[in-house]
Amino acid sequence: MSERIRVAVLGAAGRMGSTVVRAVQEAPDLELVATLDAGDDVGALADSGVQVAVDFTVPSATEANVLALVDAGIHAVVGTTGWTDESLGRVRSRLEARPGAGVLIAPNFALGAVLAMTFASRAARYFDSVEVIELHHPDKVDAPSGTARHTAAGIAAARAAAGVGPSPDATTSALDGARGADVDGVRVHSVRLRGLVAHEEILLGNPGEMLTLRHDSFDRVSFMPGVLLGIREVGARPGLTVGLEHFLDLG
Ligand SMILES: NC(=O)C1=CN([C@@H]2O[C@H](COP(=O)(O)OP(=O)(O)OC[C@H]3O[C@@H](n4cnc5c(N)ncnc54)[C@H](O)[C@@H]3O)[C@@H](O)[C@H]2O)C=CC1
Ligand SMILES: O=C(O)C1=N[C@H](C(=O)O)C[C@H](O)C1
Repeated sequence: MSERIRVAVLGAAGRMGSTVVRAVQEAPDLELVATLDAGDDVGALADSGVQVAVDFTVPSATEANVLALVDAGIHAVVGTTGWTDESLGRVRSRLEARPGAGVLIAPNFALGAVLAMTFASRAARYFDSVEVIELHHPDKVDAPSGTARHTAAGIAAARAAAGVGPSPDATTSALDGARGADVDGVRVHSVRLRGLVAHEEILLGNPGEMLTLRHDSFDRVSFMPGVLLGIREVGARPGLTVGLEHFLDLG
């Protein structure tokens, strides 16, 4: 067998990080060499021989982690949400000094969620109306979810490219928040409910019909095949990639 990929996990004590630790330990081609959580120094990984680091931390920490990993010449697979065009731009700039380094930032590693987002952007041009509902556990700190933002951005881009206008909406009077958040012109509604893990519905409406695309993650193991794919592939894809769909052959 060829040499195992040496992996570090950041946020290893968290819900996702601890699940990633188990998945890496169980993968015969991967070797878990470091686990970090809040207070640990990412820069210390520079001389550890770590080849790929996985980040499932918090939106306020992930950019600094990724910049430190790039500086250390370590490829990064990032699931943490909260990225903006500006923070992504800073990662791109930092990568210019490290042309061989790969960074994958994916708002959702569940294959079904990636497919739902892809189908939604393909369908969006054929419907008058589209809205997104995301539903999560109440311990989540950010809203809307990174997945819903990515979904809405993809839908908006597809509709703009096809010359489709905004969804019709006659609302002239509403309580704050009643119509959800506006993400690139697409309404996104966030539910937080004990018992849930991670769920999303994309509603597409036309006169007399509705198409509903729904994805449910019932368990965090649903994200692991995508995370493992990212770990195995990121070293061969230098630069910044946003979205796991770019690592899949979706035609
Ligand atoms: N892309 C995807 O498929 C998924 C993404 N997520 C995202 O992953 C992130 C983490 O989610 P959870 O695991 O549920 O959160 P969590 O709160 O259970 O875990 C976060 C962990 O990061 C640690 N941490 C905080 N600051 C840190 C730092 N500077 N360095 C290292 N560790 C630090 C915390 O102590 C905690 O153990 C969130 O942004 C969430 O939205 C969650 C599920 C799937
Ligand atoms: O916090 C979570 O749990 C999740 N976060 C990601 C997001 O914000 O989209 C991915 C998934 O929805 C679970």
